[in-house]
Amino acid sequence: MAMVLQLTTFLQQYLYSRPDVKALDKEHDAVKLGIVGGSAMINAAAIIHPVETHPGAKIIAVGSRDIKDAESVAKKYNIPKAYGSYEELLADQDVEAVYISVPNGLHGEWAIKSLQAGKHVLLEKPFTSNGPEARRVFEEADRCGKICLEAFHWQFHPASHVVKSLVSSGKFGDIKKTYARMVTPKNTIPGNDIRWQWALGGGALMDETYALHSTRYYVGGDSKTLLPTGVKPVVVSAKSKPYSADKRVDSASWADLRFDLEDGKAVESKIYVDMDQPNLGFIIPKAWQLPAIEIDCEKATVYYYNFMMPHIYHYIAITDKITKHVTYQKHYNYGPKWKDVGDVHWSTYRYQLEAFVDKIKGREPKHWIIPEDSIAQMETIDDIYEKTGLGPRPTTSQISKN
Ligand SMILES: NC(=O)C1=CN([C@@H]2O[C@H](COP(=O)(O)OP(=O)(O)OC[C@H]3O[C@@H](n4cnc5c(N)ncnc54)[C@H](OP(=O)(O)O)[C@@H]3O)[C@@H](O)[C@H]2O)C=CC1
Ligand SMILES: O=C1OC[C@@H](O)[C@H](O)[C@H]1O
Repeated sequence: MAMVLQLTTFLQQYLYSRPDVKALDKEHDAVKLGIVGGSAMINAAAIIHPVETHPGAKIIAVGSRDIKDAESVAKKYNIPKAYGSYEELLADQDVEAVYISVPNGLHGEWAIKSLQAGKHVLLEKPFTSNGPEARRVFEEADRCGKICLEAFHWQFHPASHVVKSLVSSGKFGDIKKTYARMVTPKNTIPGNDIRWQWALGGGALMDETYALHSTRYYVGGDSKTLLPTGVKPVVVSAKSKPYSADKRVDSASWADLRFDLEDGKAVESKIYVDMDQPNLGFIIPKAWQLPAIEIDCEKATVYYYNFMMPHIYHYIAITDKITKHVTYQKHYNYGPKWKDVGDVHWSTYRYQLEAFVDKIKGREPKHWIIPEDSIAQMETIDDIYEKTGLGPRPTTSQISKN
């Protein structure tokens, strides 16, 4: 998966670095963005290239812990200002909004500081270290009158809405059960990666939080607006495989969940996340196992393959339970929410940016991850960790104080 992500990032860099794209004129009131965590691997794909194709947004500053890193990113991507600390970036009155891509455990702290500095926030997933911290971030957003969005990019893509619309339409009957997986082949994430660090909010359930998020969206999201809701499942059982170098970190987790829906019906869901998935026959990485969700309805099974990076490749397979006939769909643009907005080349991140800018500008975004959803997601992660015996992730800023 890590290799796939690198490839994806490369493709994004290639596609969105074309001279014609870079020459795009910006609107006079384009949202002025800053990056907190300037040298993060994900920045190019998640914010820098999407901004290149958005006339209503521009990146004016980048902040890193080390000024040399900030300067190098600024030079590479033609960003006017570089800062050697996040505090300096936040003190820049020209910066209206920030994209935060620091390690998970630092999300809450820097989101709160950014909101207090008067910035709107696009915050990487998972939103925070735990549920209570997620609530605090949104309380601060309310107090400061600023927007804060969890960067759950996958859910902004047209294909993700098509799947939601299919399973919510009723034409396949009720959803009975679901299975979602996200895995990374063994030895692809280096030992010093942030994903293995307990104090930085590492762990498979945290990093590969998409498996739970897709499950919650397809089972509990609103069937008319296709928006997510704050639905939370009961954690029936869960187990984790502890990381060999730090047993507090889950290298893999499995959970059995049950959604008790408002209409009295129940849906059983399984999720599997693994940052160190065993190879086939000890040798072959199961690189084809991209993030996927299977939604088993009364009359058909809907399978959404590669829901995390649908812009690179995806398919939706619908299997009729009686005839066993399988039909395939692919949706690289438009869909039930975006209508005629977008382009086949738009990534999940580009759709997400469109919504973020719309919201800042007071326009109704086509899709949104509502605060209740981010909070419910983190609370469910807490509940799963509780059940595995590892316990909820601590709030990073509190660790040294205890
Ligand atoms: N939406 C998506 O598709 C993806 C999202 N992510 C999320 O983005 C975030 C960053 O992930 P990724 O880019 O892989 O991570 P990286 O390790 O590449 O980057 C994290 C950045 O955070 C900054 N940082 C601040 N404090 C620390 C610290 N104590 N230790 C290490 N780095 C620190 C550094 O930037 P600097 O020194 O320049 O300030 C560093 O480059 C995570 O929350 C992850 O979950 C990751 C991959 C994909
Ligand atoms: O958000 C993510 O998406 C891609 C994964 O490979 C990565 O580990 C994760 O952070």
